[in-house]
Amino acid sequence: MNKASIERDHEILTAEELISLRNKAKQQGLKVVMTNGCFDILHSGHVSYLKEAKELGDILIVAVNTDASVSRLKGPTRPINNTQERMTILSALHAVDWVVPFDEDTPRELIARVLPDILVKGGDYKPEDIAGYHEVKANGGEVRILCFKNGCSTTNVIKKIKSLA
Ligand SMILES: Nc1ncnc2c1ncn2[C@@H]1O[C@H](COP(=O)(O)OP(=O)(O)OP(=O)(O)O)[C@@H](O)[C@H]1O
Ligand SMILES: O=P(O)(O)O[C@@H]1O[C@H]([C@H](O)CO)[C@@H](O)[C@H](O)[C@@H]1O
Repeated sequence: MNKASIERDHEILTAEELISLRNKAKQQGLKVVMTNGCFDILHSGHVSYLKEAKELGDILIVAVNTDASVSRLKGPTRPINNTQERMTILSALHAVDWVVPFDEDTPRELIARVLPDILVKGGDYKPEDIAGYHEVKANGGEVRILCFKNGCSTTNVIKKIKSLA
């Protein structure tokens, strides 16, 4: 196992670049873990679950909802941080290797192209409800739910700031 032989880590990639690197990782026998989300205002619940995710394999991919996708999912006042800002912050984390945006309501199609060895989400989800669950399982991959840090959410951060106003 030699992750260093895949040169581009801690990178923001297009879907096409990601697929190409994912294939190289497969040829090198590296275990690829993938997750996704809005990650609007990053908090310690995000950081601890991303760290746990990375420990499951060699490479961690984070697919990030674009601004239009976040607004459809979470409402017109969101996101607070735009796509580029959210991806920049995530890509700087030690645990995160490759970051990719997606514009759809769910990352199902992207996950079906990447076919990670392990697909993960935080403890606010049930495995069967996770987009890409069926595709990853059908390919022989695993779907895992990781620890949830109670009380940590972007919504709570926004509420706290509003209460100060
Ligand atoms: N407190 C937490 N502990 C562990 N994982 C979390 C926590 N909060 C969110 N996650 C995970 O982080 C990813 C991104 O979640 P998301 O951006 O929706 O966070 P959030 O804080 O719940 O946001 P919002 O309050 O806007 O709904 C998801 O995979 C989710 O399971
Ligand atoms: O940030 P969130 O709300 O955890 O992220 C969403 O996750 C959905 C998930 O994969 C459940 O199926 C996904 O469909 C949605 O696009 C967000 O990424």
